[in-house]
Amino acid sequence: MRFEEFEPHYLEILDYFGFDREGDEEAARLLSELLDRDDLSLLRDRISGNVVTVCGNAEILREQLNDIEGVVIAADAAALVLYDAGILPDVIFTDLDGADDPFITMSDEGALIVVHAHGDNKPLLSRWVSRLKGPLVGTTQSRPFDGIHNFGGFTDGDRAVFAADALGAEKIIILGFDLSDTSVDPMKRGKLLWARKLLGMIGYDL
Ligand SMILES: Nc1ncnc2c1ncn2[C@@H]1O[C@H](COP(=O)(O)OP(=O)(O)OP(=O)(O)O)[C@@H](O)[C@H]1O
Ligand SMILES: Nc1nc2c(c(=O)[nH]1)N=C(CO)CN2
Ligand SMILES: [Mg+2]
Repeated sequence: MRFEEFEPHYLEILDYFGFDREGDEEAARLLSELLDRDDLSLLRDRISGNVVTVCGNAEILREQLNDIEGVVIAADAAALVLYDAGILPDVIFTDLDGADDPFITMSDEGALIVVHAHGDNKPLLSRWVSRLKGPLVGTTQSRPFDGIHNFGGFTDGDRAVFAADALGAEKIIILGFDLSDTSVDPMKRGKLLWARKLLGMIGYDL
């Protein structure tokens, strides 16, 4: 989705959560300074024309591991669940709040990490980006610029689906999503509601 098309939704999200655009843009500039590579063409190669499975981090993921097909895309801490089960994700979408030491190992083993910058994760960007030695792509939820991309979407999971869609996946299987989860805190609930709304806009009714 072009940013001009996504921008009205982005503005609504900023308003809903009280997030600040300038903070997002500062974080994107910081990410761009921290990154010394842009592996977008590798990300496209992994996704384009392929069946992909996007794994969110709802509890149900643990019961759905046998349903995974094709290229494995993990949303943030879902990568840890997969790796514990012996599955190295091909791609991980993360704003780094779910990152833990196995992210370094997964990166070393070739997982492509799509790092998302936003106004509330600047310290995490500074802490993690230089430790990730494998392929990297940077994203922002504000206006994209040279080397920092915006495929649309908001939470790690729905951003992964937007990217798979934008980069030409043949088929997208979605596992580990429970967007009506009542066990989460109010902020997370709000984020899951937005994930549902945004995914609905591109034809995924969850
Ligand atoms: N019930 C659920 N609980 C948590 N995550 C879910 C759920 N259903 C779907 N997801 C997707 O899984 C993604 C990764 O989950 P994780 O627990 O790592 O959350 P997170 O990193 O805190 O999410 P975010 O940073 O996007 O707020 C979420 O971004 C969301 O898109
Ligand atoms: N400013 C800001 N932006 C975000 C945040 C967040 O906590 N703050 N969380 C996200 C992942 O759900 C995506 N974008
Ligand atoms: Mg996260």
